[in-house]
Amino acid sequence: MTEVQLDAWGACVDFPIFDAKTRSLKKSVLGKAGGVIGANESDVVVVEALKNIDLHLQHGDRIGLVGHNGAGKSTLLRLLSGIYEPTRGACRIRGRVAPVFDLGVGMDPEISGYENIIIRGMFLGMSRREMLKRVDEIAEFTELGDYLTMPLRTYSTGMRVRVSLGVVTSIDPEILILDEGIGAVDADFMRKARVRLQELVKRSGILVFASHSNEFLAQLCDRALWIDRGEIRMDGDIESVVGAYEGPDAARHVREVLADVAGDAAAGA
Ligand SMILES: Nc1ncnc2c1ncn2[C@@H]1O[C@H](COP(=O)(O)OP(=O)(O)OP(=O)(O)O)[C@@H](O)[C@H]1O
Repeated sequence: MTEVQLDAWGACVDFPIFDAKTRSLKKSVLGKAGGVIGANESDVVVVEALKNIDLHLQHGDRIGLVGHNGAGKSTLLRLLSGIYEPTRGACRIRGRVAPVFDLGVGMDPEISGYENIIIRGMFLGMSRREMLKRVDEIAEFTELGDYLTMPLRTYSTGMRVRVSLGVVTSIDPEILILDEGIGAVDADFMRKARVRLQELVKRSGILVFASHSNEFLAQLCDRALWIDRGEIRMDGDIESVVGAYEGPDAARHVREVLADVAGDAAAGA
């Protein structure tokens, strides 16, 4: 079995902004949201989206990321997926990454739902043969019936999300990188999808998940990182991190969700 590991050593990600207006930036105040704005050695304005990230994840780790808008969560997910190279420091990815940022990516409006299922699965690292084995089960999950023979452009947004979620939750990823935004489907379907998401997470080697939903975080992760202005401000169990970031009410909510999850697991055992 291949070793599944994600490592970052002092990793930084800067975005140079060549058309920024430096004079107005000098006058700007440091807001609550967004990364730190600075300048590099060539005096070009840069957003320091990530600073000195040290992170070492191995098989079985399920990490949630919390933090304000612009704190650096999505940038960290992209760094850990190999989409961004660190500007300084280093990052090493061992294992097959399935990055799920945008459920619509990798879908073609001109081909059928069935064909999209195969292609989207291949985009996430599965082989055509593996996807052919799964296609009937995914089709059943979507409840879209004969619509799956129609071109995707004839689908509503929620219908597309059903196809994407069906595929995403059918794969066997070694490293699953999940951004939130898995909304847009009706409540009944989301309940069904949640069970599949939990099963997906169970068979993934490593999960890194960014979300503003504490409920989702508590259901899928057992550890959290608070990202603040591009740095890891806190690393610990979900309840402590959410408590420090959002206060005691949010921590209590996490505790209730964790108790529900434990109850469900005991009932299913
Ligand atoms: N392509 C880019 N070019 C320039 N700046 C960027 C780019 N992507 C992100 N940033 C900046 O990097 C910082 C971190 O952004 P990021 O998207 O990682 O935040 P986030 O924590 O995911 O936020 P949110 O919760 O709002 O999704 C922000 O200040 C943002 O403006």
